[in-house]
Amino acid sequence: MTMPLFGTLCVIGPGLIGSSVLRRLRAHLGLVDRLVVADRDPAVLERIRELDLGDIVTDDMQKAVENADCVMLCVPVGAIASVAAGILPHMKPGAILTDVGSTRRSVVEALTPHLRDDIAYVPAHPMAGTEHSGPDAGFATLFEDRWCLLTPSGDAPQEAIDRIADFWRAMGARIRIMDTDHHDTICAMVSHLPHLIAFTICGTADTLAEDMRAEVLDFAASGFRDFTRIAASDPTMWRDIFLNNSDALLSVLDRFSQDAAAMAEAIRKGDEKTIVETISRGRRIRRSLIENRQA
Ligand SMILES: NC(=O)C1=CN([C@@H]2O[C@H](COP(=O)(O)OP(=O)(O)OC[C@H]3O[C@@H](n4cnc5c(N)ncnc54)[C@H](O)[C@@H]3O)[C@@H](O)[C@H]2O)C=CC1
Ligand SMILES: O=C(O)C(=O)Cc1ccc(O)cc1
Repeated sequence: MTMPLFGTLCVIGPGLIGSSVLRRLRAHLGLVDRLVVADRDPAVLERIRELDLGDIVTDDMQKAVENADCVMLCVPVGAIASVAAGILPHMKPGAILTDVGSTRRSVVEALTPHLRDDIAYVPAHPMAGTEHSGPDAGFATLFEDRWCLLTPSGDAPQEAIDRIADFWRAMGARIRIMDTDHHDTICAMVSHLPHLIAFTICGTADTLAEDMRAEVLDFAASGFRDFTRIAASDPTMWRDIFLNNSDALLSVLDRFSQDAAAMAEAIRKGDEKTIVETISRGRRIRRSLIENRQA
């Protein structure tokens, strides 16, 4: 019999990520003894009850956390610090606080003043998701073979870090531990900038003249369609990510703009060598991802 990782786990914000965690726990019995699920939205709570994803399902955040050995915040980045501030005084001594937020530095800065010495805070960001949100969007295999990036502070006890790492391994993920700023730069590059580009390119297509726009959509090839998938993501979540990772995002956006300008210049000058080199580089990256089974 497996030893449970946590007696009671409380998931706050059971949307795409939170409900995927809950589904996995329901599918792999024994990892957690009791699941407490909380959200501020009654419709979300109703769905969680219908899906039978929680043993206790409530809108009372303070009651939800009081017996929990681990509290996992799965709310949008902009809400993490305020939800943490509300629940921290009610958590039991020795419990672990974690979150799955897509950005780190500003969240940690806003949350740290509310932390207690007897609560370990171990943020963990699963690099897995889709463009869909809400409790119906989740699935138990979402995290399989995906990275989960842990960014514990220097004060976090090793035992709590190990627990959270074991938890995400049980979700099917691979673990990497890194510091906050490194996390934010990497995510700005591989996740936040691509989303910014996808939202923008769809906006650009949309502002074409009305007759052109119909054609843009009618004849959209798979490249444009791939952008529209990403661009279908949740506006609140992505507003929060952009505003909370603005330094790292603006910095990679600046580099991207310079590279795009260099490509424009190569096209203008008919510089075949630069054009081919740039395309070949992209191709190499795609191939190496496929070889590593990440695409
Ligand atoms: N969607 C994705 O692909 C990924 C998202 N993340 C991060 O995970 C977190 C959750 O994202 P999703 O599951 O996609 O979001 P979601 O929109 O599917 O679910 C968020 C849930 O939080 C609840 N909520 C919002 N504000 C709240 C508050 N103040 N108090 C209590 N509940 C509140 C909402 O009612 C909703 O049920 C975000 O921080 C996001 O950055 C991390 C990896 C991937
Ligand atoms: O749907 C996609 O393409 C994603 O990139 C999902 C995603 C969104 C946010 C994250 O912090 C991590 C992964």
